[in-house]
Amino acid sequence: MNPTVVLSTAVAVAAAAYAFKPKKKTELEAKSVPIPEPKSYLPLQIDTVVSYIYNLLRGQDELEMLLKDMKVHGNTINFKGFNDDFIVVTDPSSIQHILAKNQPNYEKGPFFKEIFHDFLGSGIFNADGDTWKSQRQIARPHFQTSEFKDAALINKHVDGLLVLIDKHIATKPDTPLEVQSVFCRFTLDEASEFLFGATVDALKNEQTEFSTAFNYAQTMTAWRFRIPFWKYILPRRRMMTEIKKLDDFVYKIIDDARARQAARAQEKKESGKENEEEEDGRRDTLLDHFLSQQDEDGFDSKYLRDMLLNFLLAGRDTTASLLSWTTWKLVQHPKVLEKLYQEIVQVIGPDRVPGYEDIKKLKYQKQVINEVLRLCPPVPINPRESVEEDVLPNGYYIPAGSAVSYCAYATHRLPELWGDDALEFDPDRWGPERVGKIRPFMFVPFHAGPRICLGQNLAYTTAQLALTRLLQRYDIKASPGFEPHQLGDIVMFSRNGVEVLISHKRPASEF
Ligand code: HEM
Repeated sequence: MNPTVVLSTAVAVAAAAYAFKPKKKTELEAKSVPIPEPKSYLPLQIDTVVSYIYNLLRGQDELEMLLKDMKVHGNTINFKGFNDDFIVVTDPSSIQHILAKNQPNYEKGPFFKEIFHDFLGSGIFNADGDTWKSQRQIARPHFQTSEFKDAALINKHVDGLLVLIDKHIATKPDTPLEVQSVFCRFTLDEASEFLFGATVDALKNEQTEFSTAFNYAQTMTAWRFRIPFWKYILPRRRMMTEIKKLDDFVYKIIDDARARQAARAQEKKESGKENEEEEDGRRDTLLDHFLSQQDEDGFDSKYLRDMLLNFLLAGRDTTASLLSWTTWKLVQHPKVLEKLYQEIVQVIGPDRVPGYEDIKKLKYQKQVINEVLRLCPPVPINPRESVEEDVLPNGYYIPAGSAVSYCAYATHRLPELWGDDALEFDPDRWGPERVGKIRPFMFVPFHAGPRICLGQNLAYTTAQLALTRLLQRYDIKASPGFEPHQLGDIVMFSRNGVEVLISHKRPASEF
């Protein structure tokens, strides 16, 4: 007999025997309820895995596929694949359990870390335990200082955004503008200056080497999540070439910051002011902050590289996604857009550049942003890995070593939490009369518990400043026939961007 046939038959029989071998239940498992699983007909759930990948390749949205499955199986599902557990939870008490009450049991874990390792190394986003804790402790004060309350840095990049849009109106007045890519360029410039003090200048140059490499690394990382055995299927050489470009850029910034710091220390020594506080009014970046916190061993450059790229990833696309979906929701809801514009005119005026204190007074704008974060959470689904076996508050059993994700996209749409109008865009649900009904862990766009987003306040400030100035200056309308197609990636973008018609409210000379 053909040896290939013999070998394949043997592998198939062994796989089937493994798949069907009864496993002894643990005591905890015996006492708890198994999580519902979509039915599979082949060993190792091969049919489920193949149909999932097939649907993805046909352009179906994973998040909407999940909502369909939830209608059949309920709000907690175990998508088995090759006998591994891929559990998705959506009820607030399970989310609270995973992110807060029993948080140490739900780590990023080896599965997540291996996927992200090439790109993010051991940075905060990709670390557990002490490695995570020390980075968070060092970074936290930087996000609590007045750094971003000084709106000048953000406003400087909003200026760049307005220049780009003005140019579009001047050169292609009746052509829709694809704003998602423009917002990505804006947030890349802003975040890079905030984090390392050097802007990538993405608003001025559509394709910088850095932004192209960053986009590639991020897209390929997202595919690693989807493709089983990605290590053997997805190309790694190009990935490493692009990552090398990121490294070259970031290592140069680190070297410059070290040199700057050494020069300042020398200057102080020479002037006899070694123990005096900095009084030169310059803005410290996150990188300066890390360099000033180091002990005598110092941080090596790889540690700092990982830290910077992690913060850039955490901050750039999330805020761009929020701004893009906000623009889309506003053009779909002209009455909300008009109400928001009137608030801006009353509180700030038709053309005054707002500061941090001004935008805190824009209550309706905050409601609009929260409603966008509810229906279009930039991080729609977020995976963890269980260390030990566990039982969720609803009685469902979690095996040790399972992938356990909470899905903000689904939780934010549950009618039992948000009412029969859960799918409707209605910023008034955040108004004083109704906001009391929103309970903790029902609204989790920024995560929750010990790993809650460090950049939440920076994100609101950036989005509010940008939105205020955009609406002061431009009329924005839906582009006829355009429909965005959402993409359930690491960050939820629209696969075909967000196109709108945009024109000046008044002649540009009047601004
Ligand atoms: C609308 C904008 C944003 C959203 C929706 C958002 C959402 C999130 C979410 C869901 C997480 C949890 C990720 C995980 O643990 O897997 C997170 C973590 C984090 N975010 Fe944000 N984020 C936003 C903006 C920012 C910005 C602007 C920064 C800073 C530049 C930032 C910095 C971080 C950091 C450092 C973490 C990791 C925290 C930790 O693990 O301890 N985020 N964010």
